Amino acid sequence: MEKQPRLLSSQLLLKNRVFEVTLNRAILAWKEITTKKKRVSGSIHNTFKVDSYCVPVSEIVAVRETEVDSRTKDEGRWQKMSQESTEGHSSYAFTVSYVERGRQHRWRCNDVTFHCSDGLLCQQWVQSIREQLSLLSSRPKHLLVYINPYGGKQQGKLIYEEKVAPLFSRASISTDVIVTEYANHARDHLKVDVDLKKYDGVVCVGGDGMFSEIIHGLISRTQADCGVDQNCAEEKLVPCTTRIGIIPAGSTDCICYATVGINDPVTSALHIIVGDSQPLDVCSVHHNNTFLRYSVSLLGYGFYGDMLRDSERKRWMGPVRYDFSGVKTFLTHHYYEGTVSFLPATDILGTPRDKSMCRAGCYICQHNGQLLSEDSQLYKMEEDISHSAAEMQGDWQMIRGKFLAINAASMSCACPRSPKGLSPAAHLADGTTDLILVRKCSRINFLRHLLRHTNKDDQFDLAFVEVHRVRKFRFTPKQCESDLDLRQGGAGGGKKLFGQICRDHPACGCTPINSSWNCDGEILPHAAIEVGAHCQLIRLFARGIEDQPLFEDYCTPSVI
Ligand SMILES: Nc1ncnc2c1ncn2[C@@H]1O[C@H](COP(=O)(O)OP(=O)(O)OP(=O)(O)O)[C@@H](O)[C@H]1O
Ligand SMILES: CCCCCCCCCCCCC/C=C/[C@@H](O)[C@H](CO)NC(C)=O
Ligand SMILES: [Ca+2]
Repeated sequence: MEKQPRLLSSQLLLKNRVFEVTLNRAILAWKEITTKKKRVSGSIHNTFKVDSYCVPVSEIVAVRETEVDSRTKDEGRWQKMSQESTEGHSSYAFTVSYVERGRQHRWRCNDVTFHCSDGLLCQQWVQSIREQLSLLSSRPKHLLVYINPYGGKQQGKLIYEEKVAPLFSRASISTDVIVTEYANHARDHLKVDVDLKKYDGVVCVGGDGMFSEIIHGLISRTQADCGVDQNCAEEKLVPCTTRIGIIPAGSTDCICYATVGINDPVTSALHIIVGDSQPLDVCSVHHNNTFLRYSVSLLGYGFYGDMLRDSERKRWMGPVRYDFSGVKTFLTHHYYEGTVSFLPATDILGTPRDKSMCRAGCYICQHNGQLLSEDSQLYKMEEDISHSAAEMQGDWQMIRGKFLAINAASMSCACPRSPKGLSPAAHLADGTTDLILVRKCSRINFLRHLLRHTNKDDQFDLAFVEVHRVRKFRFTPKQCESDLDLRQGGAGGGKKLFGQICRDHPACGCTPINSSWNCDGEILPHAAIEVGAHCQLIRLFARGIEDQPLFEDYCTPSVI
């Protein structure tokens, strides 16, 4: 690594011990050198013990001058600090707040206070650190915050006020806060009313449903501003530039968990403050060439659709509604007939059966994202192309059958209930979704599959389960299949895939013959859908899940 020139270096006091403190553009470091006498074979030698720590400047939250009292309180008595340690050092100090890593991807804001020999030196330190922080251009300064007061355990407002707002204010981030008054308030506000240029990002305090509102507002707004018709399934969507932060306050909080590694408001607030950026794939869902919804986590038909429909009636229970409805849905053991056709993602790195997972700085996401953006440059040069080259080159595949579950996971969908997720090797930003087909099987076999979401065993290593990494897929319930045969003449055929029968037939999506699609926790009104993955359409204030350091390295500032 290139060595950075020193900007400042001084001897400062920290907890009554003298440290050599240095600052360069990348790192704030402090080390204590203590001399100890040690007897070696009769003679006395000096040995040096070095305690040294460092914090990347990019993980400093703030710096401030600190009021110091030369007397410290100890067991009710005011005691004078020892003459040796305070001499000339007691009155001037500054405090650096920085990110400290804990277990399981948890971040905390920790403080370290350095005492200086004079006021000028103290000011010089504060100013130098602030200058370095001001060079970090990816940090947000002004944020728009939406709070859903009814998500999860209805703690959104409290979580924001007690845990997040104080951190934002310490980091000098100003905010406009809106507590939503009704469902879709945030979505509609973002779609039309907000001057997005005023903000460096939008913060969502709530669960996956609230996050879904935010992305619908932002994506629709961006497409409208750029003249892109969302109803056309073949349109290339324009990426949103406004980053989104998620403060988890919902029931599943799967998007937060799968992009940060933990559902913890303080950790998420710190990722926002340091200005992280994580691109995310988004699937668009259409029915009969009409736009229905976007999805970033799970699109689930059968088990997850039925479970969601049942759980919506139990919202009063809070997050445990999913456990009740999960067991009930498992016991009903409904299967659904239909046809799944899909376009496999053939030209990319990675498969859904990989042992390695998407992690911070993921090479596969970078590589595949790059591949897609190069492809799209090529497509633009050929004027009369209406389908993507991948679709034209690729071979659609078709599977007709009876399914207990059809799940499309655009990310791992890891959450506290399933820490490795529905598709553990899925990528956040590779432009694909993992299509998981669980065919009709016995209850006990389905239970084996479900339980493998919660333990180390491979949920795909079962005869009745298959998984495909795809760019697009379509599902046609059995009632609409005659329509499919009539129009299609093949799996990848006609554009009017879900025609007359589907639109007008009351059986489609309306009777218990069909399940419903669970789209990131919202029920879709149609069973017949067409889905396409859009690579890196949005960005979060996150960095993906970091690789866990060894236990000894847990205490940041890191010990050098
Ligand atoms: N003020 C409000 N009143 C009623 N509903 C709201 C309000 N604000 C937002 N909503 C809706 O509440 C629904 C659920 O919110 P949210 O996603 O925050 O919590 P959750 O469903 O408990 O969590 P998860 O989605 O993680 O399972 C969302 O679909 C959102 O549209
Ligand atoms: C009978 C035993 C059942 C055990 C089931 C364990 C598996 C749980 C896995 C949950 C994965 C949830 C994926 C995330 C989906 C979210 O989009 C959505 C909205 O928050 N949440 C749900 C629960 O649908
Ligand atoms: Ca993906």
